[in-house]
Amino acid sequence: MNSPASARSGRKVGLLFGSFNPIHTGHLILANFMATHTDLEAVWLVVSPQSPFKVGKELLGESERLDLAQRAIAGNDRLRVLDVEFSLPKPNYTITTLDRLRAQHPADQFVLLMGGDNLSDLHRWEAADRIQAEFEVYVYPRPGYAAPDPLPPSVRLVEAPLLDISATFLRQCLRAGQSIRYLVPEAVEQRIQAQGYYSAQQ
Ligand SMILES: Nc1ncnc2c1ncn2[C@@H]1O[C@H](COP(=O)(O)OP(=O)(O)OP(=O)(O)O)[C@@H](O)[C@H]1O
Ligand SMILES: O=C(O)c1ccc[n+]([C@@H]2O[C@H](COP(=O)([O-])O)[C@@H](O)[C@H]2O)c1
Repeated sequence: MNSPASARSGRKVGLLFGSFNPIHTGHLILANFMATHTDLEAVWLVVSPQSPFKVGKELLGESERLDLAQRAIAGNDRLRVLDVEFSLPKPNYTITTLDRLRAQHPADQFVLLMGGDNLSDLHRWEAADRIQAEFEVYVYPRPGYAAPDPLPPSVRLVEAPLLDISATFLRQCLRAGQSIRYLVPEAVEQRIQAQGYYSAQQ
């Protein structure tokens, strides 16, 4: 039987799950804000090789997405990038990863970070009831998505500053040969340009 979150004594760590195809400044602002303006000690970015909701969608290779994410957070000791899902079955169901992380870090308390857009879809996730019963969720508003009222008991609303960009928009820019300067960290932009990732020629 899993002990409730409140019985764990270790660090309180936020988990930001994503395809990170590619990682961008929106992800980084959010992750850093959560790691520095809430009771979380750190935020771990979990790179998903294959989101169940993005099967068949255009995806850069998982190792390349992981590498870009690592370059993006370099030097920030509150953030970490995890490849824990690389060795788990695909598509990547978050509950499977949460069980694995809890087994690997039994003292730590994990909190899911998600945008209001993902929260409104959470009922469609594998074992959604168990996720909400066993984990706290910190939700931040996304444009166009209203928080449920009342909030479920395990959900806390965090008014994080947001940058209204998406990986979809970045991929469109790159395909069109348009600049992505400042929308991703410089090291990420340089790597993407050097490798020709997401370009029309690739
Ligand atoms: N600009 C942003 N600000 C804050 N959170 C974001 C932003 N963009 C995405 N997220 C959140 O980050 C997590 C991972 O997102 P994901 O990797 O799917 O990025 P995305 O930009 O939404 O990608 P895509 O456009 O390809 O769907 C999700 O919880 C998503 O809600
Ligand atoms: O567990 C699920 O059923 C589930 C369903 C949809 C999405 N997720 C996870 O949520 C994260 C963001 O998904 P997406 O599709 O917005 O990139 C990613 O890590 C997915 O693996 C998880």
